[in-house]
Amino acid sequence: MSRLSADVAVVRGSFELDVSLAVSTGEVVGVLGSNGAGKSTLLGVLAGLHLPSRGEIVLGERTLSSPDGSVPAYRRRVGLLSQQALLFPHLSAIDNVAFGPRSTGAGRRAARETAERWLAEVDASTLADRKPAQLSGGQAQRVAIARALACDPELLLLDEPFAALDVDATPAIRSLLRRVVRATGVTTLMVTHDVLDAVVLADRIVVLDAGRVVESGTTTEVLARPRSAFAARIAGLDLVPGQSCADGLKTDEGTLVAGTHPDPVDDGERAVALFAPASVAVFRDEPGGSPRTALPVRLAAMEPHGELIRLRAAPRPGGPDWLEGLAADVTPAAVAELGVEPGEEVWFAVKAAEVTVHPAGR
Ligand SMILES: Nc1ncnc2c1ncn2[C@@H]1O[C@H](COP(=O)(O)OP(=O)(O)OP(=O)(O)O)[C@@H](O)[C@H]1O
Repeated sequence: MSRLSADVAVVRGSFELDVSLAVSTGEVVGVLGSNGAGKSTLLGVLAGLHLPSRGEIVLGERTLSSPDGSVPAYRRRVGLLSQQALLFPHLSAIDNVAFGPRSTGAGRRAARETAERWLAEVDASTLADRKPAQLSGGQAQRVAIARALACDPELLLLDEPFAALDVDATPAIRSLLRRVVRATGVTTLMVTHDVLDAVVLADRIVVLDAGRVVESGTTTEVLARPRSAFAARIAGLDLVPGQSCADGLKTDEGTLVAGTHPDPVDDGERAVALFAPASVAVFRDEPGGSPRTALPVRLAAMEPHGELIRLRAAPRPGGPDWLEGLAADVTPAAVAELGVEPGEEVWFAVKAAEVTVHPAGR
């Protein structure tokens, strides 16, 4: 497994990608950005599918690309997993997985053993003899994950790996990918449109806009204090970091945020609780009643948000940092009735049924 360092430009027609990026050994970095920002171009230049017009790509001890020349794609030891599984249609699942090890010199038997091991790793042993046409989208993506990892890549590139799956298949494949990426410790770059993928899989996110890196930081940092318009838009969710527990999530200082667990997550595992600002109710005094979480905050700002008004929270003196920037979207009538002003102390409350708890990057 290797550290990646890239400082490259790529020209595609009138578009130019110009980025400098370092990914530590074993780190998982999510790449986000709007359509046409250059995300796929970035993966393409790392994989060796596009030639840079400038710069250098270094993976571990090896220079993959420099002004002196480029290592061809098939010799980079870079695994690429796309939206579509792109399996060879005429080969069985196991032969698809064995293809990579075979082409890098493994004997037939060793390649088959490697493929069997990887199919077991992705819970697809029973699919070994099926042809791609006999696999569902989720099954094909499991086999594609096994195929990408069976080559023992030093860098794994994921290009919207869940985009083509139906919503029911996504959580299982997402947690499978999280498990195998963590288990192998492979350095990984993942392009996604979905902030939840970044929350679950990435240690850090990088936001691209018009071919440039405009933000970088842990998912929590970028969402709590978005600096680019894109990050602000994806940060349309409230996020509380902590540890998963039976009833939801417990923050580091012991606040329980009651919620449900749509993705499998163990008690005590790092996690985040997510909820929509529109599901937050605002009170002057501590609310009681139904199973909900009430957070004491100071009202930091009020801004129009479509038909609603977005109230932004800040911690009260001595309160935890994660309260900074939490949003509540309420009707103008509710704001008038509350009669609150920025600077005043209020309570943000959210019902357990509105909160989902997901495993989080390290
Ligand atoms: N073959 C090509 N020739 C010329 N320009 C291209 C080509 N492919 C892509 N581009 C341009 O490069 C830019 C970046 O495209 P890219 O696919 O990397 O963006 P992206 O962030 O992955 O977008 P999306 O989220 O829509 O997949 C776009 O402006 C696009 O028009």
